[in-house]
Amino acid sequence: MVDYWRQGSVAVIAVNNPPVNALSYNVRVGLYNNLDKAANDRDVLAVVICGKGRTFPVGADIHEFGQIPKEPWITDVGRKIESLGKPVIAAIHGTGLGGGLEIALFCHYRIALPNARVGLPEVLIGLLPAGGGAQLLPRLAGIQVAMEMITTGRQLPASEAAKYNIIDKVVSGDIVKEGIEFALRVQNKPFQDKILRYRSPHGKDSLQPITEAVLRKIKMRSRGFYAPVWCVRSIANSVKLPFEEGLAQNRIMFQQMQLSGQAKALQYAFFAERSISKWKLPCGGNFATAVPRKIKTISVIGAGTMGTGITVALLSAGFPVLLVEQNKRFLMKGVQTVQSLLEGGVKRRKFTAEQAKMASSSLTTTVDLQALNSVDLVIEAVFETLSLKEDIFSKLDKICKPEAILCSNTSYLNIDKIAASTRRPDKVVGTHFFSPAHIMRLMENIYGCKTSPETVATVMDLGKRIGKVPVLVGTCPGFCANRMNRPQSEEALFLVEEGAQPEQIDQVLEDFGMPMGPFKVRDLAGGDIGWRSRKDAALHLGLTLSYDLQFFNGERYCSLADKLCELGRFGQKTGSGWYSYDKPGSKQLSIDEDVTKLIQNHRDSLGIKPRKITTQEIQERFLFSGINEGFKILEEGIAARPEDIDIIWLYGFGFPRHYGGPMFYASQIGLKRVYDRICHYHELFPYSSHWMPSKLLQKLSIQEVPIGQWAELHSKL
Ligand SMILES: CCC/C=C/C(=O)SCCNC(=O)CCNC(=O)[C@H](O)C(C)(C)COP(=O)([O-])OP(=O)([O-])OC[C@H]1O[C@@H](n2cnc3c(N)ncnc32)[C@H](O)[C@@H]1OP(=O)([O-])[O-]
Repeated sequence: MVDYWRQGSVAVIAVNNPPVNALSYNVRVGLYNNLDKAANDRDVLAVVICGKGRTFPVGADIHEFGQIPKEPWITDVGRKIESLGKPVIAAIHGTGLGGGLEIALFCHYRIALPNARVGLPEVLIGLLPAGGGAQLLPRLAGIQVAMEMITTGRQLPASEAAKYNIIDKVVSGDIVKEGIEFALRVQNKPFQDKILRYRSPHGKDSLQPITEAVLRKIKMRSRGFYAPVWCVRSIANSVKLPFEEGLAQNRIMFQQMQLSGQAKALQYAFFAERSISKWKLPCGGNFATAVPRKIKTISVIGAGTMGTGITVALLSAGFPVLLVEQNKRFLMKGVQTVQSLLEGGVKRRKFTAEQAKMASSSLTTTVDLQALNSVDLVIEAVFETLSLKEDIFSKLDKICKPEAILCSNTSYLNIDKIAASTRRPDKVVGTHFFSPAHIMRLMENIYGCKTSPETVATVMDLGKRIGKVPVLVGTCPGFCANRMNRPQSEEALFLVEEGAQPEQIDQVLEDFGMPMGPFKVRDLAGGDIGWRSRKDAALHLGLTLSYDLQFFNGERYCSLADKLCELGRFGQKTGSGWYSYDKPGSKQLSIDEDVTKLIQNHRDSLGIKPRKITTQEIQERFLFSGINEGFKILEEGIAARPEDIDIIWLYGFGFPRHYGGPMFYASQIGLKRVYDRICHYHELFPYSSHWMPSKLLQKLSIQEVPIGQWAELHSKL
């Protein structure tokens, strides 16, 4: 796991633990013993530490967390380096992260390739840099830089790291060769002043104002995530305590954090995010055997909000796009939107003006579907009307080349029905983007019963290539994301009907960690879209929406959202919705007395006496109604694993990452408790079928098994 060789007077110690050279127990032993070997070899005058393969060590082995840590620890390897009596050079390529960077900081010198990156990302997995990072970095780069790097986990490119003295020299070429050359130059020079523990932290007199400013920033963005605060404390220890005592204190804090639910959730999310690319279809096809088709040209049908966002996502990843609309006026409007989104990307420094120009020049347009006869893949993003989509897909089937893949950006409709309108159901797939599609990273890909593994592999690969997080699910109304969100939106309305205020519900859920409460989300998305589909659904059933309606199609119904829409209050875009806004399009909101009155009148008209609704009830009814649906999604095999559901929620709805996602959150609360509360609400609200408890949840509530085994259990149901 650790290779050792000598080249003249230089010993090279190369960590060889693919794929990312994590510092597992055997690696630490290897490093420690090989440092001893170099120390005892009189002919060795300098040592280079590097990584084999794609990277320098990226940190501790996260799989080992939770076990009792065996010595030598990273700090023991560090002490060995410091006391070696010979200069030690860290030669960094790829990413030098966490414990990897900590070992480099114990070294006397650090060199790196220009495309290398360094960072202390422990905070992102709920921890602090206890392997010396929080003590050493302030002594090298100063308190201010250490605070920024350690509390955000940001990775610095080599050039920026060199600006802060973290890297002594940026070199090009072969990193080991460069390391040896560097070692030969410093081997006979004094290096005691390079041992960071003997330095005092830069900017230590400004510790208090820096700390206060950082804590203010953390408070604004952390929403209940406490690892950044502990990171601040660990850096303060570098000023307040002698070096070894600071190390010991930070290690104690690290051990406490490791046991916390937040660290477990973040580490779960880390691996969950990596597991989603390992998809499997019920028919047997999977990520390992299916080969994606090569996609060079893509067409997007529909130049509305979704179509233009998807176009920008594709263009900015370097794909040429042929944008299609039904008439020139809509097309022109769409092109203007694409241009302004690209300009917005330049302003937000997502890409340079030059890149935006390149992207813009890769856009072509047409109002003629026939022009799609040579594209490799089509993404349809028109209105959510099944008949319209069926019509477009049957035309596409005739026009497009036989091997072209046809995708629908539907957020709700049955993929099998859309596929049935073509003679190539194996090449039809859902690619559900989230709004704004050029920013939101989730891409919910939906397979139908005939979608081929090759088609799935192609859209999963496309998602990655355009920087999205693609998650595969099966087809059902609303798929995974919207199906789980629906009961939550309904519960939010029912809670208002029963006595809560919209701003109270928003506040409770924002305090929980959601980026926005459900009523702010409704105002942002625009109430008219849901209103239209509710009216369509009613029409379809031969019913009409009426305002004293308390049941619709056998289910409890709340007409408050319809009443707002009837008044033209569609949300931000009309300047009023559940809140009122400074002006149409503004985000500046205030509570509106008219809405308060409307709610009161609504309750009066139905004879509902408002009651006090607690924070606990709001949290439970919002979160547990979605979680129950999540278990049904698992039970039906729509999602293969809880990890898929959780990643959808982390990236599609901004569910707080330090809870891991709704399914992991449920596992931490305890499934028995979640099940019991769902049964309680089912008893209270028998006319809301979303409270009917999931069978899988019931089973798991009796024999609690770890989340990693839920999928296995559901297959035996
Ligand atoms: C007192 C102790 C103090 C020290 C604390 C620490 O150091 S805390 C640690 C601080 N360090 C971090 O938090 C670094 C976390 N890692 C990363 O940020 C990224 O993985 C990356 C930038 C290193 C590579 O990105 P990329 O897109 O090129 O590749 P990828 O992301 O797909 O990963 C490839 C494979 O490697 C796996 N794997 C990765 N890291 C670890 C690990 N540490 N451990 C184990 N495994 C790890 C990953 O699961 C995947 O496995 P799979 O699915 O193929 O079986």
